[in-house]
Amino acid sequence: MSPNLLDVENVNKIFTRGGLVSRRVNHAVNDVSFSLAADKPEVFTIIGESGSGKTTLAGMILNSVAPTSGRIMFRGRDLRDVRSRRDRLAFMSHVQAIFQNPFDAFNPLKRVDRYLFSAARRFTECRTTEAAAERADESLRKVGLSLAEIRGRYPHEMSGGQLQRVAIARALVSNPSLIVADEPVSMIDASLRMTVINLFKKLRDEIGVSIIYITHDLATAYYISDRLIIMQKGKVVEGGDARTVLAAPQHPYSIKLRQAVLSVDNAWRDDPFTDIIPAVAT
Ligand SMILES: Nc1ncnc2c1ncn2[C@@H]1O[C@H](COP(=O)(O)OP(=O)(O)OP(=O)(O)O)[C@@H](O)[C@H]1O
Repeated sequence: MSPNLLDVENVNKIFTRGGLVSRRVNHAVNDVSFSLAADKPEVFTIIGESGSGKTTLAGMILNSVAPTSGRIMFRGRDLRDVRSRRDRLAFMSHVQAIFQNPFDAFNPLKRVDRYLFSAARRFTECRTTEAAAERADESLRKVGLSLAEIRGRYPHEMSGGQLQRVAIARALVSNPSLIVADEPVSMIDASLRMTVINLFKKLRDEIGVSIIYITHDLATAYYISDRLIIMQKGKVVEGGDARTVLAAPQHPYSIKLRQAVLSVDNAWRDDPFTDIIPAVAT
């Protein structure tokens, strides 16, 4: 049997601060487990309030934070074994990250097309400027842009939504099988949010990339997710198929989250999504 795309197995992260006398222990991620299948691209959402451990968990999946215990396997390989520069580069080409604020991800003095060219040189066989440009254009077209549109432009000459799409295009240059997107729309104008959210669905359906979508926003979470886990104080309090969880939330925190969505639209008919979608789009 071929391995899963990702296995997160009983993962813990404990941060300790202070000395012997004033030692403070923070169990940021507490025994979290889930898997993503290799043959079924999906949007898997990690949702929870601020401080619930989402970003720490993302860091462990991206292999930039070491778990205190438990293990994370990517295509059957323990991330602890991904150490050499070559292995790390190969891992990064398969697993890409999108962060919250696109303006932080780009140097204001550097043209945005440069980022795509360097990703093409770093992660692909493209060695000439022409080949890198072709690859950049190909990726930009997947997010509804083109190289001609962005060539020579600096970050401040673009909207947050456009820039986040460029960040996604850059992530796509290496043909990744997994994208970890940490609050990718929270800094974007509400009117442009849905463009980026819908883009994730399109990438899942058309190029077969799985997305781990990290958010505290229930409305976009339920709109976009196939499956989700709800985190509170480092623990998964509920998880499963997104519609099932929303239809019959069990944990008090999940019920609170559902009420938050309902209060936006104050309606609950046959399909919860018919109510959520307009709320998200505004
Ligand atoms: N490097 C660190 N050192 C010490 N404590 C940390 C570190 N990183 C995170 N924490 C703590 O771990 C807990 C979880 O933080 P984390 O950033 O993972 O939560 P989050 O759900 O992503 O929150 P937010 O939505 O605000 O980003 C918090 O209590 C945080 O203060």
